[in-house]
Amino acid sequence: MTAPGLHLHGDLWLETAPLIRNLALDFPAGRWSCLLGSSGVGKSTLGRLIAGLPGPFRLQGACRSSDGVSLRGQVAMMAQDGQLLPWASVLHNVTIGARLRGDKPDTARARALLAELGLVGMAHRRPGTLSGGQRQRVALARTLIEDCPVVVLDEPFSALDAATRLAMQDLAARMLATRTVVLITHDPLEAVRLADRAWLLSSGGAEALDLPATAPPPRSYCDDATLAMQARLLARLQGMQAA
Ligand SMILES: Nc1ncnc2c1ncn2[C@@H]1O[C@H](COP(=O)(O)OP(=O)(O)OP(=O)(O)O)[C@@H](O)[C@H]1O
Repeated sequence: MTAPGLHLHGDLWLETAPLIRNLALDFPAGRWSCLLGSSGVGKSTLGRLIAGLPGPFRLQGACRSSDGVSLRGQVAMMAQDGQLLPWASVLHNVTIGARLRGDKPDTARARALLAELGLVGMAHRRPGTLSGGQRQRVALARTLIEDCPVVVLDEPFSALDAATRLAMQDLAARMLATRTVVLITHDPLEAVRLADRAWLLSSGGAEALDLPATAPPPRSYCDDATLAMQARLLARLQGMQAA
């Protein structure tokens, strides 16, 4: 699968007020980029806009793919709260996209994904009977099964314990290696392990910080290059808060 890159420019508006001005963002094809910035700055809103989801926001500008093909139907998004259907089983939740399109759900693939995500034996449980981290993995399975060239992940690993988080980062990096991924995260280590570029958002715009690719993602969490980059990113985020 050849994933397109994305270019987005303009002002992001929420209802009647500007949320982020002067955006000029590039998301390189087949790479992970991340969006960082303080709580409430507009990361999820931007993610929803890229995914073509509805909401009280609009872009005064444009969001285009590098190949000129419409992004409609090419973007899958994992929302921050997972947005699972509480009355449906895990398996039903994972295959909901196919069901809504009237396609035959690929339950074998759904079960294989659930197994890879450590959710064996949970296919028939309801979301309300799962832990927050388990629900997050169900939402990730639902995103991965869509097999889209562009994927937006909104804080996908935030509810996981540290060891599971590392394992899920590794898995997602492997499964989405050829996709154009927009990762929304508050975790500088996650950004440095997975992304090649960080966009630091503020109400005045977005600043790019390239994360030197010392190795392909997922990068080791403990090598010197990763730790140094993590410290640099943290310092930039701290500087932005102080500004
Ligand atoms: N449906 C909505 N209606 C009105 N305002 C909204 C809606 N969703 C979000 N907002 C507001 O838009 C702004 C940006 O929210 P958004 O969720 O995009 O921020 P964020 O950077 O992702 O925050 P966080 O890091 O806390 O998840 C916030 O001020 C929020 O209150």
